[in-house]
Amino acid sequence: MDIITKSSPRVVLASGSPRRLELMQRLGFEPLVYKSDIEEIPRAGESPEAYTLRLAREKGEAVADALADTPELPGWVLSADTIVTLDGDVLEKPGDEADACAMLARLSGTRHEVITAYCWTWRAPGQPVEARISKAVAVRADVWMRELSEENIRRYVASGEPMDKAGSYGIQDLGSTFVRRIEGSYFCVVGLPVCEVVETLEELGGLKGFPL
Ligand SMILES: Cc1cn([C@H]2C[C@H](O)[C@@H](COP(=O)(O)OP(=O)(O)OP(=O)(O)O)O2)c(=O)[nH]c1=O
Repeated sequence: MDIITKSSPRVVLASGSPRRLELMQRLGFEPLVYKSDIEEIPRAGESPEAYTLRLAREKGEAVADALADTPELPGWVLSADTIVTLDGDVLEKPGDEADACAMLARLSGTRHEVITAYCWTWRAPGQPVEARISKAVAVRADVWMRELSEENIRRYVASGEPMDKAGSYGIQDLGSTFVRRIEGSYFCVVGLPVCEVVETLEELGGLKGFPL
């Protein structure tokens, strides 16, 4: 059932992340969800921030292009990408449990950085791809993680929680017991910095008609 009426503005969420959907729903948006299948591979010499910005943009543009000229658009497409960085290395979602254990052992007792880039994309029906509008923004937060024992890591990985999360932890659930302090946006760490996301939509003139 399509719960969005023809007269209401639409947001398409180009993300398979249940956290991002829940955050948008909590704000009163009722996004249509389409997951992109963009490959997440850093390019040689690409900074962590440039990498997240590129992925956020590519995810949104892929979905906007796929939906162009379908009844799902026009509408603003929101996409995002979250990474953890430590000593210049990018930590993404773990490949398997051993990878998750290794990431958590590395993050134990550190101050590290989380970067979430998001992108708003607009593609009007019948318009060529060059007429597409997109704006990508990166938001950063520092996270201080307490020292983790091997037992902490083993039990946490056995819970399954780390497996779909950048850096192998989720600050919003069991992983909260590992985080002593953060500086910056909490929602950047969770994967969608809602203050900036809504601010950008407002700047783009796309907020009219939404509940905010
Ligand atoms: C650090 C951290 C990450 N995460 C999540 C947010 C993202 O969903 C995920 C990082 O992976 P992403 O590649 O950013 O997103 P995704 O694969 O979940 O979804 P999509 O690419 O379709 O948009 O890690 C948390 O939920 N909590 C945390 O504390």
